[in-house]
Amino acid sequence: MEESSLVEKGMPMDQMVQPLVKAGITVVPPRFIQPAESRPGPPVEANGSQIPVIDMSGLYDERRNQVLAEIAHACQEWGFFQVINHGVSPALMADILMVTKEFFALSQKEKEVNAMKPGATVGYGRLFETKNSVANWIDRLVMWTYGEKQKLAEPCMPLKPQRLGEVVDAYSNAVYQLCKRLIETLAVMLGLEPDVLGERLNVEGLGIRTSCNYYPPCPQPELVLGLTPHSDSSIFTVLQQDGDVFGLETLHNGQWFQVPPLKNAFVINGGNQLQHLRYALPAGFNDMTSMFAQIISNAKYKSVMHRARTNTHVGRYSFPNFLLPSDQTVIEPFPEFLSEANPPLYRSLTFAEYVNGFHSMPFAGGRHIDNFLLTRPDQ
Ligand SMILES: O=C(O)CCC(=O)C(=O)O
Ligand SMILES: [Fe+2]
Repeated sequence: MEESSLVEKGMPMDQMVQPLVKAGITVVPPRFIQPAESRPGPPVEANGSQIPVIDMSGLYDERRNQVLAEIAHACQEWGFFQVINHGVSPALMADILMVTKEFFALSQKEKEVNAMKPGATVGYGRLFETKNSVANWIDRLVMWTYGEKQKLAEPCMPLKPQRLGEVVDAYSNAVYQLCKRLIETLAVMLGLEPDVLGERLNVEGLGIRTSCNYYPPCPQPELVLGLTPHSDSSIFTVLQQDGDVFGLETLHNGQWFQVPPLKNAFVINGGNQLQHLRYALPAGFNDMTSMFAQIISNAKYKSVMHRARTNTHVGRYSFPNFLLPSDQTVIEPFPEFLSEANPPLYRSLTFAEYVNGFHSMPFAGGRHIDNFLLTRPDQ
């Protein structure tokens, strides 16, 4: 979960999930129990053709136009698609899973060397929860994995397991190359020159924050969520699912569908910045996403709510790579999407303003997005 209206805080270490499971609990503690209306219910499988699987190699041969059309359709219909032949090697994808398993297998004391500090966005801990919110059944190791400035500003690279740093480096470099190709593809889809989106988002200054997510097996999965519904504040998210454990779900026409895990594929949680929602979302954690989306594009692509469920038998790992602009990147409507009939709704702002403003907002009820409006919607 890359954003919510909750204050971003590392959780105290006595609140982590894995030690509870190790201690052999058979009933989940009350702080994890979702209210009846938010519980996951029986899973609904989206069939393969519904959440499209895009063969990225087709972008560079005679299938290009067809593949572009498939991606556009996927973004409009689902806001999600999966990619194969994406250029990140299966060996790297296996490696990140392996070192993450090794990390979570360390003793609690060893993991806590990198405990997330209050207010930090990296480290071993959980994000976006307050003492009063229902807790998610997830433990994370979050790291800046790409973007020197970002890494230096918030360094976190556990020294154990020994291979972690090396694997994460190789993995995030490959994921960044994939992000660059996706940015060019999105630009073309939006009717822009291939380089335009990259230039305006300052592609060289982009950072990747990778969250190594671990959802331990849960004795009562029907009562809890691994992650509550949210959408990511990233430009887009490149998500590696665990090979064959279901868990990710996406909201489509009011129903939650499973996003099937597919070996060696990435799920692209496409284009939060491209979503078209205007004031449809309730006040709260969606503000951040919808603001980013609208300010840049007013476009027709959807940002999608997703969540994760847990299961009784196996732990599940997932690896969202959040592609984030540098703090100085200016977020503003692209002139291509503006016209007399569609004037800019928002003033220009930097990504830092967008994030900081959001986090300094009191939680209940405020609409942070309105702070950046040029004309208020009710005027
Ligand atoms: O575990 C997953 O598949 C989803 C993770 C996610 O949405 C997140 O960390 O923001
Ligand atoms: Fe997410």
